[in-house]
Amino acid sequence: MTFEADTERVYPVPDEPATMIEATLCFPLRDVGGTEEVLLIEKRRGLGEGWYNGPGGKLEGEETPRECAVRETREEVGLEIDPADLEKAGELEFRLDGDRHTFCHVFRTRQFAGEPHPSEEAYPEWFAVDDVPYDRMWEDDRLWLPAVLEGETVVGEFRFVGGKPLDEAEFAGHDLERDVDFDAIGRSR
Ligand SMILES: COc1nc(N)nc2c1ncn2[C@H]1C[C@H](O)[C@@H](COP(=O)(O)OP(=O)(O)OP(=O)(O)O)O1
Repeated sequence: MTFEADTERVYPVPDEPATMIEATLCFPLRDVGGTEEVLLIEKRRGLGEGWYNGPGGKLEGEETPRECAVRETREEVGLEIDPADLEKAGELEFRLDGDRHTFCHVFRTRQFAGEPHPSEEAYPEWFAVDDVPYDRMWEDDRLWLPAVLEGETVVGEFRFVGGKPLDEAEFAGHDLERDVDFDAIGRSR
C-alpha cells in the first residue's frame, strides 16, 4: 500500500455533522479497437453543473452504494448494470471547511447493457482514458481518477474551504491511499 499527502491530515473531527451526504460514482469502461474508453457525463443540473463526472448521485432510502450506482447510471444515461458486475474502485471523502460533506463510493464496470442516451440530468460522452477532460472536472478528479481508470483502488480525503456550495469552494489539500483491498476490509458493498 502506498500513501501520499500534500498536507498534514486534519481528521478525525470529534463533532461530525449528521448531514453528511453519501453518494456514488460509476465509470463504465469499454475497448474500442484497442483504445480504452470511459463514459463520462456532462452534468446538466445540481452540484457540479456544467462539469464532467461519472454517472452517480446520492443514496436514497435503504439502498446500498452498489444499488445506488446502478439506479443512478440507469436514470442518468440509460445503461443497465447488474450490481454484481460493479467493481469497487474507491472511497472518497470530501470535506468542506473541516466538516465531512460527502462520502462517495466509486465503482467501475465493463459489463453493461444498452447505449447511453442523454437525460434531464446528464449528457453522456465516451472519452479515451488518456484524453479525459480534467480541465472541465472537479479539481480533485485528476488526483484519483487516473488510478481508478488504470484498474487501481483508492481511498482519499479531499479538503475544500471558503464557501458553500461545495462546487464554489476552493480546493485546499488531500490525502490519498492506493492499492486498497476493499474485500479484505469488508467494504466492497
Ligand atoms: C468534491 O469533489 C467531487 N468530485 C467528484 N468527482 N464528484 C463529486 C464531488 N463532490 C460530489 N461529487 C459527486 C457525487 C455525486 O455523484 C454527484 C452529485 O450528485 P447529485 O447531488 O447531483 O445527486 P443526485 O442524487 O443525482 O441529485 P438529484 O437530487 O438532483 O437527483 O457529484
